[in-house]
Amino acid sequence: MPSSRSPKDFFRPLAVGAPQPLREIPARPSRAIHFFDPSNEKMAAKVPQLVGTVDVLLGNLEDAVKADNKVAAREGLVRIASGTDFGPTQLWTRINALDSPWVLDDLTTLVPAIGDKLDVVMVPKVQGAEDIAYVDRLLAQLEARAGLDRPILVHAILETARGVANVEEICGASPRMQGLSLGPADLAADRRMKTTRVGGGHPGYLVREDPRRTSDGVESNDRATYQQDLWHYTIARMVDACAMHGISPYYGPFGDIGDPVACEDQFRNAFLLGCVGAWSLHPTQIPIAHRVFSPSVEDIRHARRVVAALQRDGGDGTGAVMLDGKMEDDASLKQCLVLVELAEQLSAVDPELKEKYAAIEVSDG
Ligand SMILES: CC(=O)SCCNC(=O)CCNC(=O)[C@H](O)C(C)(C)COP(=O)(O)OP(=O)(O)OC[C@H]1O[C@@H](n2cnc3c(N)ncnc32)[C@H](O)[C@@H]1OP(=O)(O)O
Ligand SMILES: CC(=O)C(=O)O
Ligand SMILES: [Mg+2]
Repeated sequence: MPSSRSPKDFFRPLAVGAPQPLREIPARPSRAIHFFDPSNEKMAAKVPQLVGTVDVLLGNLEDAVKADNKVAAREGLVRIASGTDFGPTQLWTRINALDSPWVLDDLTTLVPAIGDKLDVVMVPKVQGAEDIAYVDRLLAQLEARAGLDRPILVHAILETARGVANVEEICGASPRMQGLSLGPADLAADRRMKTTRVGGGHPGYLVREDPRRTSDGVESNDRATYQQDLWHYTIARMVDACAMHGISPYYGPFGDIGDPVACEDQFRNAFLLGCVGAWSLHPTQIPIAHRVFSPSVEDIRHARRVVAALQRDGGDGTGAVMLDGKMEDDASLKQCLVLVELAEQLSAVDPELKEKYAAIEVSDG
């Protein structure tokens, strides 16, 4: 609960006539947040055919859209959203930064025009709870004026040192908070990190094996090195802050479109640490994110076996059992339920996965 609002006011609408804030953020699958530039005609033309193939389509208005194209991007998004039936696919937008000359027009144009279709507004370069409070109040006023009946949710990008320092208060700043994404490019610049890539690792960030001495006492130069994950600390902080506030963490962009293997590895690290999805900048990254952020058939089989073992013969999930030589108990049951519940959510939107998960046979023992 943020300190700036008393608990009794936290779930009150911030404008007369605005929709009631949600008490719980719905866990809708969002394995890939696919970015498109609505001012780019070729990309925009691809949007209708992407509907149903990706969990989230995001009309980007901020960085990567030329300054001269900001108005065209905003108008393009209104046109695309108005003319497209998004079916099961969510529609998000990334607005311009709060100190930019474009953001006010972004919000005052988009909410009245397509607020009924927008699920989430992504806010870049969020520094603290005050940034979320500003967007929160403005959205409430615009929703009230537009007569919307459900609140538009807010997603913050973690891409400044101050934002990372304030990550817990950002997550708890509003009942609209849906999630956080890592912004590795701006964050690296703001921290004065010496990297030049958009996400991913760096070959210089490594640990080296200790020197080994051969039997005649000579030191071997053959020492293995292991590249480390530059983003581990930030993602871990983000995951904890999100879990504490019941919202979702996401890995952000992986800029090396031509390296799908490293992209998949980076996404998988984030998945294993607790993230629910990542950004896709190019159509080739959508299947990578969908694959990584969907638990494998093997993991679901194992998870269901653990659940079955602990609930066998009317068991209530407490106590300990042995399965394949390993101890399973109340805590491992909870871990397995995370995967089982995720499989159920994904089955509701992905018929192929539904079939795969449904075909899993769980053997006894
Ligand atoms: C740090 C950050 O803020 S990250 C977030 C901001 N960045 C972005 O949003 C970048 C989004 N992506 C892009 O701009 C582009 O994908 C680029 C610039 C990276 C590469 O674009 P291109 O050089 O055109 O890629 P490529 O030639 O492989 O594209 C193949 C086709 O896919 C289309 N395409 C490329 N990216 C996308 C996309 N994100 N969505 C839809 N279609 C796309 C191209 O228009 C092209 O269409 P065509 O076959 O009709 O000619
Ligand atoms: C994601 C983003 O905006 C960044 O890395 O800067
Ligand atoms: Mg950025």
